[in-house]
Amino acid sequence: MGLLIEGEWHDQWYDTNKHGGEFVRESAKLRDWVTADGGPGPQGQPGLPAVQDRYHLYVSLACPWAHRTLILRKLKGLEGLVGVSHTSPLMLDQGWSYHRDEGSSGDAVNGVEYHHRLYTLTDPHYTGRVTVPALWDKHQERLVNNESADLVRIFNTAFDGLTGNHLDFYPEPLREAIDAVNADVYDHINNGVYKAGFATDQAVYDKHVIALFEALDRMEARLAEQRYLAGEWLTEADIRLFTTLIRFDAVYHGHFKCNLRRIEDYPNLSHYLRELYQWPGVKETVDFAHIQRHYYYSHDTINPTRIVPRGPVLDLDRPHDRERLPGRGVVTNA
Ligand SMILES: N[C@@H](CCC(=O)N[C@@H](CS)C(=O)NCC(=O)O)C(=O)O
Repeated sequence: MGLLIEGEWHDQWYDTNKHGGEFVRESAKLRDWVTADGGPGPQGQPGLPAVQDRYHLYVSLACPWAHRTLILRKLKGLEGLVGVSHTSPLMLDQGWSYHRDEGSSGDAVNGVEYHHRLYTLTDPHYTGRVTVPALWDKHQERLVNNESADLVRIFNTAFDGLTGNHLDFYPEPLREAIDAVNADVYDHINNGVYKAGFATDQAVYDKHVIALFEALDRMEARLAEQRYLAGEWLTEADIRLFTTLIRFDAVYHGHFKCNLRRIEDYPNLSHYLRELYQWPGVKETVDFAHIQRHYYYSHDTINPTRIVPRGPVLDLDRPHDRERLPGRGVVTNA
């Protein structure tokens, strides 16, 4: 675990002392956009054209942020257009690696050994954290975006002309509702598990673990009334919550001490989790071996013995009851 400073790799853990025991996530820095015609992104970001086999996605199968992008890639039919390489689950003193003998696919495009090399190929003086997911442009030979929230939106629309897949996970009429629930889920759940798990101060941990379960309780109540987070349609808001829920009982409950309750203890969240897991294409993106090995082995400040637990035994294929609420699938823009 480390970061780049002026293009040099420094092996250091998150500095929670600077923030009174708090883990503070750094914002992603590479934010170019891909659009159908290469025009600018939705906030005027520099745009690059959506072209077959030009972009390559670098992920970890363990990472919840990368997982969002893998699900969109799958559900938007981009597997033949955007290649993917995955890291080893172990994130050690050189950060993420592409060592095949440790479970990586290897880097199919650049053949690098360590993920941080992709960042210094992009900018020899790069300063910042070296994260997955990240999208590589084979034409310009650089990373163009390393923010999963952006990549989800890019995959949602940019390649539609090439794939003919017009499923819309961020439909215009639902954007306000999606943005509002995303903000709550991001702060208190997606990032909330990390804020609790990486805290190095009891009061900081207490604060974040309580806020996390209050947010889960809010989602539980919402899902009692409606099938999906934004109503009757499945949207990116659901994908973004799913990647944290699927890791929860297996990792966050034990390793990050998010243990007031399990997802299994929530009637609505647990059935909702199973519906999404069983959604065609989704379970193929879930790799529990990578998930458990990554967290328990890589975070040796939290788990110094690096013992990876055998449980819990989860049966996510058993039936769910979500048909009791009206659901309309995913919006399609014809
Ligand atoms: N904002 C980023 C965060 C991605 C992120 O933090 N990924 C983790 C893996 S789950 C990572 O690569 N961490 C390495 C580090 O922070 O040094 C996104 O959503 O894309």
